[in-house]
Amino acid sequence: MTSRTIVSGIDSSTQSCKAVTVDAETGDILSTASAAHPDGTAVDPRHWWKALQDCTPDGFADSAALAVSAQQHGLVALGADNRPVYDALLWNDTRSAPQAAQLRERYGDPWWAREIGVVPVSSFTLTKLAWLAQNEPAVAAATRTVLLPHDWLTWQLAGTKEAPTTDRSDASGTGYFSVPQNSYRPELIEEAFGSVPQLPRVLAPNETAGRTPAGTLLAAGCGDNAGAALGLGLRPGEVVVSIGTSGTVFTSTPKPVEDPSGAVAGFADATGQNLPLLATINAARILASTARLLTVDLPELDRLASAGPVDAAGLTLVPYFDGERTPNLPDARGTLLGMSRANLTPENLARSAVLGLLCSLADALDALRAQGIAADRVLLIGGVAKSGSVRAAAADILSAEIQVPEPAEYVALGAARQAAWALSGDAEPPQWKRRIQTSFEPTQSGWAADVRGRFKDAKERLYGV
Ligand SMILES: Nc1ncnc2c1ncn2[C@@H]1O[C@H](COP(=O)(O)OP(=O)(O)O)[C@@H](O)[C@H]1O
Ligand SMILES: O=C(CO)[C@@H](O)[C@H](O)COP(=O)(O)O
Repeated sequence: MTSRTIVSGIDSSTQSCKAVTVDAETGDILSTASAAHPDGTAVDPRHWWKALQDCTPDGFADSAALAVSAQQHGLVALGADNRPVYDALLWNDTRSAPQAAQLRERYGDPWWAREIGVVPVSSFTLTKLAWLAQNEPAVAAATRTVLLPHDWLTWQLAGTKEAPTTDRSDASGTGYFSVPQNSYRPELIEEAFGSVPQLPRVLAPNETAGRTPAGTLLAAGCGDNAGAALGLGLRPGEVVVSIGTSGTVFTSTPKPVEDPSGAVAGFADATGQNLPLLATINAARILASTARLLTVDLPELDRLASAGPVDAAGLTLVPYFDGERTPNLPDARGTLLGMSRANLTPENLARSAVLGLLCSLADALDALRAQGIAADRVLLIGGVAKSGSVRAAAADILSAEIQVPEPAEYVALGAARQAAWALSGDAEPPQWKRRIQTSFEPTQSGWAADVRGRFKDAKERLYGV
């Protein structure tokens, strides 16, 4: 029997690190492991490195190649000794909202959308650099290198001997990389941070980033949503709704998307194309927080959410618990409306959390549709895609056919696919089969329109959006 080639993929996301080993020829997942990350919106990157090592104890001994995909935007600031000088401010940290507003005011949203591809919000790395310079000047002065989470982990895996690298998909989420021009814009860093630290070289999609000390080839790596697109083999025009720590709605387009409203981020993908994307700060944790309030576990929350009226009897949750990015309301908090003695039941509360989550994502999907993306069919992934109540309600609330791929760590699988691509030296990544587990069609009943109408009215009344 000819020995198969094994590749590894890492997803270092907000809440945990996931690692998969994969058959490089077929894309079959051979093993999956995970290790938790600390909670918080500012985290010492060394926790990510420990979690990665904890879920790969064999040190990739059997893998011919590996790649790291990770949460986007996080600011990893390194000193002259190449050690972190500050906890990494993550994508869901909103303290740099004032700096984002200053940067938008400085150039105007249409300029950002046209020249850079994204309009600054607190998630993006550039706004975090501006916050650091204004609020921690000594730390800013000690900063010599700025990396993203996937860059820093790839560099640790390479033994930090060679210069650090990144890829176009993750660079596109910084706010200082121009997607239309495919290059850094260092003058924006100079203006926001006061100096231009070392930045990682941007590798081509199938370029290698080096080798581990044991000789395993390292691919470029990518941002986590680009990793998911690679893992799914996303085709142009197909739309993904990913419900994990963040909620994301994205598609693949040949040309960059320019949205001066700032709602759609004109990111790049990990294949040389583009990945227009909207992200919400509040997603899986809406359900986890509601489960905690009801003192039940997630399976019981799922059961409760399916046991009562489909419309939660009018109970409406606007779930902006941690501030929100889509819409850009960094200081918002959650609000529950429509409570009565009759409808305030565990079933309706659980249902209102599911509906609030989906309505928030439906608003994002409508903003993507406004860019000319049809989005009649949606691929539903992420940890919450395992929820039966979310799956059953999604088709009506999102007004789309829902296809649920077989549950897998698609971000890590995408990283493994990139590793196999770099290993092959081919022009295109290997063709791995996508397996759909189930699908759901909209029921054409009117309940979802009423629920979305109540959600829109609540947002308008509470936040004027
Ligand atoms: N059956 C379920 N119902 C609701 N939420 C779930 C379920 N299974 C997992 N989750 C949630 O999915 C989240 C993890 O999803 P994942 O996509 O791995 O997140 P990340 O964005 O960190 O990669 C966890 O926060 C967990 O609460
Ligand atoms: O900010 C974004 C995308 O712009 C988020 O998607 C982060 O990349 C976090 O990803 P997860 O931890 O939810 O996978």
